[in-house]
Formats: sequence, C-alpha cells, structure tokens
Amino acid sequence: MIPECPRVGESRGRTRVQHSPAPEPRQDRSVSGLLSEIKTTIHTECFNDHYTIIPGKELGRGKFAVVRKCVEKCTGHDYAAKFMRKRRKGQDCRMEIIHEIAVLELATTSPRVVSLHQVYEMASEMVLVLEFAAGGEIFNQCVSDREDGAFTEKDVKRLMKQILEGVAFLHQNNIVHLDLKPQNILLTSSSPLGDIKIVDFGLSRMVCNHQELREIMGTPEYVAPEILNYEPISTATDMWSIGVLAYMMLTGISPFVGEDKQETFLNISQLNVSYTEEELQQLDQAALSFIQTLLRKRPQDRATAQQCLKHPWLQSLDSQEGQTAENQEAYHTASSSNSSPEPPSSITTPEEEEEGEEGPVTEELIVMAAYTLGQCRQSSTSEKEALAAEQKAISKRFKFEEPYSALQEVPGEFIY
Ligand SMILES: Nc1ncnc2c1ncn2[C@@H]1O[C@H](COP(=O)(O)OP(=O)(O)OP(=O)(O)O)[C@@H](O)[C@H]1O
Repeated sequence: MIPECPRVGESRGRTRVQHSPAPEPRQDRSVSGLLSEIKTTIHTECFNDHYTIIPGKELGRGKFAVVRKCVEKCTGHDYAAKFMRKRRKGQDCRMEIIHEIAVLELATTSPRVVSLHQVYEMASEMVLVLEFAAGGEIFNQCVSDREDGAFTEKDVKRLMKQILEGVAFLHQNNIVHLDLKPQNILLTSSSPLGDIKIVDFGLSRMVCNHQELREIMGTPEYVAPEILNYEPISTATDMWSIGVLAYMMLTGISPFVGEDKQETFLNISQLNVSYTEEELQQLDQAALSFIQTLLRKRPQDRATAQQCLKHPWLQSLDSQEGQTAENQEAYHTASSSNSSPEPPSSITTPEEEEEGEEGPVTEELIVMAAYTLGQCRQSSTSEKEALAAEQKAISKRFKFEEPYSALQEVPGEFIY
C-alpha cells in the first residue's frame, strides 16, 4: 500500500489518522463464508495486449496485490488493474480471489461498490480490472489539515450516506465487508468532491443464519470488540467500523489507536473513546449521537445500516446536499424504501454489557500476549487492576497461530 503518513497529532486520544498497513489475508484453508461461483469470463490471453499500464506511481499496494492505473486499448477508457498473487505464503489462494470476484459480481447493481470490468489469469497472478476511482482514498481528506482540504461536516454527511447505502446493499445480500476503513473507501473525484466507491473485498465474507462465522481478521484500529473476543461476526461488525470511520472523517482523529496494537485492542475492548474532543464539540450534536449508536460494545445494540440512513443527523441533509455527483436518485429511492425499526435510543452501560450472553471461552484460544499496563489511558490503581483482569481475559480469548513474539515480527497489521 501507500507509504505510511506521518502522524499529525501526537497526544494520546488525539492521535490523528495514520495509514494503517494492510491486513494480511488469513492462511486458514478452512475459511467459511467464501463464495465459489462466478459468472465473469476469465481471460487467459496476455493482459498487455489489451491494456496499457500507465507508468509511474501505483494506485495502491497490499501484501499480495498491487493496483495500477491502465488504459483499455480498444476504448481508451481508464481502469484500475488489481494484480493479485495466487500463491501466498506457500498456499494456493485462488479461491479467495474467486470469492472477491463473486462479491463484486453480486454488487454490480450498487453504484456504491466499485464495478468489475474484466478478469485476467496468468500463471501466478490474477488481474481484476476495476472501475477507476480517480479521487483516491477518503483517507487523504481524513489526514488533511482541518483548515485545508479536510471534509466539512456537510461533506461527511453526504459521503456517509453513500457509504451506508453501499453497506446496506451488501448486508441485504448477506455480505460483510470486514475491512471498512478510509483506505478502502475511494472517491470518483477529489475536487470537486465526487461519490464514494467501496473497494477491497478480500476479507469479506458471506454470513448465513445457520452458520456462525468466527474469525480474527481486520486492521487493528477498525476492528470491532467481538473480533477481539473471538465472538460471532455479523453485519454489526461492519457497523462498528462505520462508527470509527464517521469519527475519523469528522475529526481527523482515530478514536481507538494506541501506541501499539495491544493498546489499540485494549482501547477497543474497553470502549475507551473520547467524546470531548474539540473537533467533536464543534459539530451538530446529532453527529455525536450518530457515532454513539455505532460504537457500542454489544453488536446487537448497534444501529443497522438501514437505521443509520434514517438517523436525524443524515435526515438533516437538505435536498441539495443530498444530491450525488452523479444522479443516483433512483437507487436512493429503492434503498430507502426498506422499512426497519428505529435505532436503540440509549447507550448501554458497562453493567448492562456484562449482563449479556458471554459465550463459552474456547479452549483452543491460548496466547502468550502480554499487555503493558502503563501504556493505557487509564491510570488509577483500581482501574489498573480492572485493566489487568481485562488483559488476562483478552489474552485467553485471542487465537494466535504463532507465539506473540513472532507475531510482532510479522510486517503489516493483520491480526491472527
Ligand atoms: N478501483 C480503484 N481505483 C483507484 N484506486 C484503487 C482502486 N482499487 C484500489 N485502489 C487503490 O489501491 C489500494 C489497494 O487496493 P485494495 O485495498 O483493493 O488492495 P489489497 O491488496 O486488497 O489491499 P489490502 O492489503 O488493504 O487488503 C486502495 O487502498 C486504493 O488506494
């Protein structure tokens, strides 16, 4: 991916958004929730016969993929070509690429998801030829100086509504993205500010009622508490990430990021988030309430994408603000016609959370992780004791496939 951006803010809790390294795909072969059938023709002829790769800067890079701008020779149209290695860490990952293609196919009718144009397959790589999102990642605006280039609240409302439309579409189709972050939300143009396109379905999964999905995956700053707790993943897992996303887009601050992964995990599991930041105080109080309906520990307490679309903060978009750069009126009418219950009105207390259904601790989850107490935001003795208990609990719940010390040596930020 793109090199890490320098930190803008330094103090804890006000740490501004950084470009997190990409998560590493799971190497577990028994991954559930993968789609295996696609309709798209897989071209085996030479990619370079049909496309010219624009020399120079890559559009982006992950651990096993590189994205480059290219031009289709027969039409002159721009595309983004995602070159994906089929073998990763000695294992065949073609089925995961097929799943990503299948999800993109499924989302063809949503203008909020990047569209797939063609697929090519070579000996060691597959190429996904995607619609080119010329405006780049919304991450860039998140890290922009507040006075220069960052989103206004009005921008965030419009873009957030589009993100929710895309996510509602995915959830209606039982797809969870599981890696929603500012690097995976692109813009059709940056100036004037265009429309959003959701990308990167590499970690996405199909969720079904009869099959529980429990995996540890994602990018530390954005993962939901249930992922850290090895509890079932659901559409609510994405809704947590949307809460983080909204916080970042509005403030430029990453709400849970700590000095290291362990501190970040602890902040997430303890819901250690500040609502008193200056940037938040300047906003419409409905914006705060919007974030608070999502950053709730218990997945069942979080608002759904459909409920969020009806939240008063987004309802206050006037008709002009609500317009998309392209006219998406028809799509919007269709997506908002789905009725759903109102979001929960109150925020749960820690006591209420404790009353919840604590699933059985899975014995296989043994870890050698050790968290450093002093690094966390809380400081009093009793809080430290509580933290110690929490750390121990998290340590037991984590499923690390390799010793923690080895985990730290793994480049990137994927959680095993
Ligand atoms: N359609 C596109 N148009 C423009 N830029 C794109 C497009 N798709 C991807 N990119 C750029 O490339 C980056 C990496 O793409 P993507 O996240 O799909 O790859 P990845 O290797 O799966 O990444 P990760 O390792 O984060 O999962 C994106 O963050 C974005 O900056």
